[in-house]
Amino acid sequence: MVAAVPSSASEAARKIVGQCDSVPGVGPVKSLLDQESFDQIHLLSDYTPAASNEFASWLDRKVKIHVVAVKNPSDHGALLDIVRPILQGLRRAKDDELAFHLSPGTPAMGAIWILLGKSQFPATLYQTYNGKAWKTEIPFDITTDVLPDLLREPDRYWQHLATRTPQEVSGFESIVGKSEAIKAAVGRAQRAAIHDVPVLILGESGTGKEMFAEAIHKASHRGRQQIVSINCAAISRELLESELFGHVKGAFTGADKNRIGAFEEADGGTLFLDEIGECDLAMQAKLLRALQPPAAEGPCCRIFRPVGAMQDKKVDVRIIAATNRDLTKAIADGAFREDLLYRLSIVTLKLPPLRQRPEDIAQISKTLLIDINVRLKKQGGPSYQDKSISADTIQFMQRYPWPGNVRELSNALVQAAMMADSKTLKPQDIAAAVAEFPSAKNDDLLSLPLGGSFVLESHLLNIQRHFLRRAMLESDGKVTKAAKLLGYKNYQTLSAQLERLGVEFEMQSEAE
Ligand SMILES: Nc1ncnc2c1ncn2[C@@H]1O[C@H](COP(=O)(O)OP(=O)(O)OP(=O)(O)O)[C@@H](O)[C@H]1O
Repeated sequence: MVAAVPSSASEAARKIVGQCDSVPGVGPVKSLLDQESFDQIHLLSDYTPAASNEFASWLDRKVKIHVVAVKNPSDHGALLDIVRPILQGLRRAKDDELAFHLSPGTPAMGAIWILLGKSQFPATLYQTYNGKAWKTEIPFDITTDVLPDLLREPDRYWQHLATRTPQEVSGFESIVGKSEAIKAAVGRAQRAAIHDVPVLILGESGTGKEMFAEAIHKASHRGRQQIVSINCAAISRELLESELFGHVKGAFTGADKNRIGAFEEADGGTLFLDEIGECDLAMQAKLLRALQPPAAEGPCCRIFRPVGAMQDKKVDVRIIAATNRDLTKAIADGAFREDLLYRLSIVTLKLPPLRQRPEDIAQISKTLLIDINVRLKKQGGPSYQDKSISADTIQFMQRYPWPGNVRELSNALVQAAMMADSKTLKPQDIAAAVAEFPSAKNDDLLSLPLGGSFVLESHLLNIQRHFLRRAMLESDGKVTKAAKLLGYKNYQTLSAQLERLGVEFEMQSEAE
């Protein structure tokens, strides 16, 4: 239990308690202890240690009372900092219920108890008056009644956050970019970070979903605990259940000892479920069970059963999930459960593809190149010359659509830095690098295995797309020149093909 002693200064504990009640008597804390019993009590006090201890021993000698020193009992932030670790410790150590006493202490203390008791640390709330104590009901649920609306509605605070670059936001420093789109994403992510609710990150491959998940974790109050990542697509269906929930010895062939899973490993911290859209329906049902906290528990209470175990386990884990799949379509196709999406997406964050924020390309490329130079120098020794990027190369890169987003940009820079002859990377170095990616290699294109998902017509369309992109790159975005390179009679034929095949490319004026 966490209780608060009155904050007004006084010399004698007994006198203070008497003063604080509405009628002379034993005071709110003692009133409660006379009627209810608790395993342990945490008593917040701004008295001197001697006065606090005297007060504690007068209250009750049978129960363990921890006196917690508070400097300013009206400072909401300081109070939160003090009580959160205590509550986390209590909850981890025991399954018992928490209780908060609302009557003693300052209005700030009362506000903190109600907020925490109704969200992260579900608790029984007590009040006392005229020497009587009772459990008080406050019929609202912050996580389901208030939070979703609060997070959906843009407010002034959010708009303020959305004006800052990632470098200015604590926890998000490793994310590079200064476009409006990235600032808005960081603002929203930071806002999500401070609430202890599930976040679903959507975005094409390579847009930085994992980076954002890590930043949200770092910026949250769980930041000092672990973030555990599981890629749901990379692990076989059979193993995923055991990876997530653990297993007991003998649960299946090869299970020669008990093993804890990612949920348990992430206890107190965050579990990042990457590529959640790839989980099969059986696994989704199991996840759904773990993601439904019982009504009396906080939003991060997870109950699950390790494979082969006879009993459930309970942990405190925040979930961040990510996918590049269109989950609405997957639901319509019967491949994804709507109730699971609802659980995962209390907050959703959609990351913009790189082609929608070309203004970030210069900063991202320069930052990536610093690391690439260090890495290649280590590998290649003194013979490697540090590379830089010229302004016309940046302009060229801003016109390329980067279907693989920042990951493709990073791969292209590594390849260009390794292969380029001069110290400054030229447009043709980047063009050669992107044209050389494995999917574009002639050998791969011609030796693709037949059968399975192979359809000749769609394969030929991909080959066409590849050559259209290459021509646009080699002609610097000029359609007439690109049309000539492809053997088309005029640029209109090329424009029509680009549109038909959905190849996005920023065209340049022919005069340049
Ligand atoms: N804004 C950014 N600033 C710096 N690096 C970035 C940024 N966005 C992505 N990256 C880099 O791009 C690569 C891909 O990022 P990440 O793995 O987070 O993407 P993802 O969306 O999770 O990809 P996937 O869907 O394929 O798993 C990483 O190396 C990451 O460091």
